[in-house]
Amino acid sequence: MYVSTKDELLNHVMELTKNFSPKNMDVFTANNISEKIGISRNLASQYLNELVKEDKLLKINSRPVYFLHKRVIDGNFEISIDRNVFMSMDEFTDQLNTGKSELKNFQKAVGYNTGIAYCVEQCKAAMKYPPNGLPILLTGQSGTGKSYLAQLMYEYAVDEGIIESSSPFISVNCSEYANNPELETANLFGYKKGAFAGAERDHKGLIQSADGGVLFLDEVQGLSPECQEKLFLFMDKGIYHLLGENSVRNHAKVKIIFATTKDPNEALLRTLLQRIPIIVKLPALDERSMEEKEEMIIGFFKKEAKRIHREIFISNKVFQTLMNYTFSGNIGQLKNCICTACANAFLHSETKQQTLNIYLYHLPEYVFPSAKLNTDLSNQEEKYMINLYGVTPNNTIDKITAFYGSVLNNYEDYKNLKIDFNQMLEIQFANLNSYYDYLAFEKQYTDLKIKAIEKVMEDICEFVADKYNIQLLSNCSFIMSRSIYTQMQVNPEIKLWEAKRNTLIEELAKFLGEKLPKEYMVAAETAALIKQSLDISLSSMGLILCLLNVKYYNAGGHINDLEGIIICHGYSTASSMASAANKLIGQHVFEAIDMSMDTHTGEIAKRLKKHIQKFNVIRDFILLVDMGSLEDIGNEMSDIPNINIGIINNVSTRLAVDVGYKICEGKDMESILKSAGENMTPAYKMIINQKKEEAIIFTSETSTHTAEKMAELFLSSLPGSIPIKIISYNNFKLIQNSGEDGILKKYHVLTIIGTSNPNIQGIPFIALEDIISLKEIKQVNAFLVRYFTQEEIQQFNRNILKNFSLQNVMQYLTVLNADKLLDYVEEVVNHLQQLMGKKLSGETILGIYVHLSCLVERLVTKNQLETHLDLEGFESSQQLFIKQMKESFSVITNHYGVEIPVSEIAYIYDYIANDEFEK
Ligand SMILES: Nc1ncnc2c1ncn2[C@@H]1O[C@H](COP(=O)(O)OP(=O)(O)OP(=O)(O)O)[C@@H](O)[C@H]1O
Repeated sequence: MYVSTKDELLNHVMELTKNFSPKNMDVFTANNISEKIGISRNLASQYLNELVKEDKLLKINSRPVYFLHKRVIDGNFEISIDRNVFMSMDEFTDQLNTGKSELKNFQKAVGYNTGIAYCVEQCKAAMKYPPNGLPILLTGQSGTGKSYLAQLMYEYAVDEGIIESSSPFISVNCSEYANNPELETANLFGYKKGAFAGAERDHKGLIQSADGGVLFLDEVQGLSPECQEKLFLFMDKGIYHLLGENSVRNHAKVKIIFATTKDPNEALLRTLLQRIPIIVKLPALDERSMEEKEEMIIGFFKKEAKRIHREIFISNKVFQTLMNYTFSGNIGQLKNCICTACANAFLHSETKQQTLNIYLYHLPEYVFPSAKLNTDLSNQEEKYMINLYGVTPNNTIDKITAFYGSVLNNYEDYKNLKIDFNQMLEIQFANLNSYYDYLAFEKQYTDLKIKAIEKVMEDICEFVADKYNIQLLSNCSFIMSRSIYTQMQVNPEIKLWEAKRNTLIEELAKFLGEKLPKEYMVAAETAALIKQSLDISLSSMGLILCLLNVKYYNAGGHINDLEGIIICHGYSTASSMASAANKLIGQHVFEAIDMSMDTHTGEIAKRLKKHIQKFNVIRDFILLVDMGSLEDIGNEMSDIPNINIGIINNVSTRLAVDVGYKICEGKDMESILKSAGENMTPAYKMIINQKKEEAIIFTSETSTHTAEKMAELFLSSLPGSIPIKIISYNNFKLIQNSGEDGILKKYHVLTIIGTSNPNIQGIPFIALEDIISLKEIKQVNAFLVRYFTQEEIQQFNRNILKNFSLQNVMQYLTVLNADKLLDYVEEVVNHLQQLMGKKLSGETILGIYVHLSCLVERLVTKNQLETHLDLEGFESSQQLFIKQMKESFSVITNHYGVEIPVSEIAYIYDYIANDEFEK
């Protein structure tokens, strides 16, 4: 084969670069290279500079000038250098250091902050949990990364200083011992000389070898029952015996990671399984997003490129085939497949070649049938060959920062007078749209959490839209939840990015707040609701997005910037008037403040101020009060700057409706006050008698996600589709808003099914355990007879029995070991009943079972959610119950090391109080 001088020169530099060392740079000068190739220095210089332009070589403009092979440097340092010329050696080494990927522990795993983020979180919890971590079981099909994750958990523990860097990581494949329990016990626990035939000397076991470190027991289903029993004794007390020496207790501190490809209930003895609080299920490769699959394919090819010191190109066809093939052996098989392809290609390539092309026929045979017919013959070879380093991975963090960056750049252009405010907004909207295209079409979401967030966001958007008379179309909540979720996935990185630009971001937020005060007000309230409902704090950048979103969807539209507040004496006079007015207007215009008869104006003013400051936004108010004396409130409020308050006396529902309509029309405060006394005819008719869609609501006090799971189980039990909407909904909201909740206005709710009764008048409630026991299934059947035959209804009941077993429901509710958790929870509830000297109803007990189980999980994974409104009052008035609850909970405290917070005790107290109330 003919090799040109220029190619020869390139080959030579490539070989030299493979042994690159900054201490030995002389070999990379044009002089040296020309001598070695045997051409003039001038010609060598010309070729070298051409190769720099062609992106093949790097040039360092030091004295003398050096030339290096770009791809070899990229491969060796695992970086992707994006330029070819450096001004000095320092600049070049800086690039090597900064560009070098310093991936630590879990960051090495593809999807660590996306598809397997929750798994990684649980793995971290298992390593970090004081005092000695928690045992963990990794499950998942073969090749999903269980061993890999175990290794990374060990690295994490070392990096975090949880264990010494010299601590051991011992990995055992338990299936090796199948059928030989004695050998297995001996190997695991060690033995004394003479313990069995052939035991010629003392032998230390794997537990001792792993002391201070990590023991990874892979294929744990291969462990004999005897050995499993010994193991859980060790897990309980940290004590074990050598085989043949039962009297001596040995101690070891070992973090144990179990793994199995089997169903945990089949793989392990119940007793052992009960001692493993964290069970992690790794997703199959097909459940990973396309982005992650792409990252894996490119990453595995890069590894091969590094191994063989060649630049690898893969045909587009190879890439597409790998993307589309279902690898039953998951990531492991994909990796092997790539390795085989490279080996096949390598075998048939020239030794001197610096590149390696991978074509379809290099792939193993089993992948072939998945290749698709391609009738497009216009492709030229270079077009369909993919350069690994040319592929920019579809990186979430890059996408977000690129978008955020463009928002900030755009603002700077405005500051530098390059564009005016309207142009700035237009560009921001265009940015917003292309980012949304990415979120909606390009990014794949495999995690179920996104659905839970979407559901809550729908409610929030509906509430805010209602309140401010604005449009937040359903795709707005869809896109916002994706935006929030995507940010959560890369939270640490995005926080860092934002922190570096904090001043500019804050400046932009303030600027937009001044320019678009109404949109800012809506965004701030949305952010407050997101915090309250999802416990997610939007960053300033998140707030800016939200604000732009509101502006985008409501460009030119009117936003209510007046808030109506009705204040009346009486237990619920103001609330009922406000809710009636809101209902008639069809929007949430009025808030209400109920006052007991003897409340004085000072106190009312205090509550008003609290309300105003709640969302930290400035809005003008119209107060509708019931007595002349309340008109003085205005004087008490004079210390709140920038707020105008209008007060109307002698409020009635009719007056409120009139004022409310005017607020919605965007009338100014003065004209509203003026016309307040006039005669008005509110448009009652169009709002009443609306034909509403029928719905069944699922609700749970634990989380919307849980309610959604129940709704899913219910839906999957139905023998066919029905025109009744099955909705999962926030229980706390239902209780708080009672019959006035938006969802009840929107739908004709047939029944509410859930773990606790929100006590909505006129709507029957069916407790979850009555579904589980089929006790109240007749009520549900009554709604279905319109749509199903008797036979289908019987089938439905059989499905319910199967799908809603307590076990099954629990599996959905918690990631901890459900059986074990239930045992403990049962103990807690029994103990509590004894201490209180009361017997709770089956319904309450079941509710507490479900609630406590979820609580333990949240506490273990540090995901506290609930809050109780009046904690101080509760703490002082219910000391006895708090003590009793803590005492009964101690069994869980001892086992999982978690304390029950007072807010949770308050919740259970309310729950039990409801139980008594009902009887
Ligand atoms: N998230 C990941 N990112 C990159 N590579 C991964 C990832 N997960 C697994 N791998 C790679 O896939 C291969 C298979 O993983 P691993 O051996 O850990 O799977 P496994 O679940 O333990 O399989 P088995 O059950 O068959 O033992 C390993 O080479 C590992 O490096």
